Amino acid sequence: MRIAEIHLTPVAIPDKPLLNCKGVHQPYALRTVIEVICDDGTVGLGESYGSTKALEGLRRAAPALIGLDPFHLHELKSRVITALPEGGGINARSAVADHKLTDVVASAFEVPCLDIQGKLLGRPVADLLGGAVRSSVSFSAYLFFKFGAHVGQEQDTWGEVLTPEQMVAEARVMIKAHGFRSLKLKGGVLHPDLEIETMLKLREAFPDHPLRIDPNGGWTVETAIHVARKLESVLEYLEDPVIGTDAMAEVAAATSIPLATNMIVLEFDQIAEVFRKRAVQIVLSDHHYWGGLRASTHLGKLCETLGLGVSMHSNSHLGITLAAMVHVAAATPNLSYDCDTHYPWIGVDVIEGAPFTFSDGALTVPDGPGLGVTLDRDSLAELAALYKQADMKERDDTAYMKQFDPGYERRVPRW
Ligand SMILES: O=C([O-])C(=O)C[C@H](O)[C@@H](O)C(=O)[O-]
Repeated sequence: MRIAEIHLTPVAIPDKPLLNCKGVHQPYALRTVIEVICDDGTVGLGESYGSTKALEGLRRAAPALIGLDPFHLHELKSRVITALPEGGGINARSAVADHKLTDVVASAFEVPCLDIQGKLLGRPVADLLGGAVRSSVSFSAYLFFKFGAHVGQEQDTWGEVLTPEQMVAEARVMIKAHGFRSLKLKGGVLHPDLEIETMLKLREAFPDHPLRIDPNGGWTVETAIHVARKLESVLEYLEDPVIGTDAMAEVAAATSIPLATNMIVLEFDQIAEVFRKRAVQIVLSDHHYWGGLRASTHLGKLCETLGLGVSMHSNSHLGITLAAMVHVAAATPNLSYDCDTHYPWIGVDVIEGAPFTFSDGALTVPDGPGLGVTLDRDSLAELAALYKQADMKERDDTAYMKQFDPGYERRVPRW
């Protein structure tokens, strides 16, 4: 059995004007839906980034995978590396962190191959990763400050969230709708003292929910230490308060709050240094750039060996990615915290049937063959048409922010 065809469909997913330290989410998040079809008709699904460089890489590597046995995942990786000899990263505008193109592309095609393997064997993908050690996977509510509306559009149902009180209200809506049991705030947006106040108000309103804040490296070391001191007994972890291993190590030395990252550890060869320098206590995995689902379980094992915690990062995504995240999280024995997901902010999907529904903030691990999701072709066509119409082909939160505030500049660190 061999891979006979590969279809790549870039899609644009309507998104909300969510704020981060780089700016604001544009009206659409870009993704690529991947279909790998074998000569016996078995189809494997995957989902990856939709930015120009990622899409180009996927398009250039796809022909090299025709004829590949979908069980030969080492061969998949080496064919991807041969097809993309210049390597490089995927982010056209990355100032601080980038993801290796070859890992992104190999991962994008590994997931559909695992989906195919699962379908052939009649086993869920989690079984191919060592088996599920939990029947459901818990996620945290991903809280964002936000504008009430996109440029030229009407206010969305969430409305404006720019104060600590409005953030508590947002958290209430998230918890009521999905039952989340932990809360993550995307920080680096307001003055740090206002974000401290927000965390304290969240603590007061939700005394039993573990809390975390992630300013995406938007703080100076001094600011990060100030915030950590004020939130010492409040946070379960502090995510990427600053950029750079030495800066993270300085903050880590000044607080008892564990530091998590998805910005300074993006590849296996970065782990030794952060471990030696005690810069990070929790690594947030993400199969899209760690090299796939199997590589993510290897990361879990490595973290276990080093005594580091492990959990999962997310970016705006659809249900195919969510299914993959659930399978790999289920098969990561030492997953130490609730995973991130942007899914509740995205009201559409390309999977058939009902969208994923969280119960008490968790998703049941699918037990059918493969990933357990199938494509809804009408929805795929709709989102593909949106991609074609959209005048954006690259994520640029800073450029879009300038439409709200012409004087806005990207600063790293911001506060
Ligand atoms: O922790 C992170 O780096 C993220 O979650 C990346 C995302 O792009 C997030 O910053 C966002 O959606 O604005």
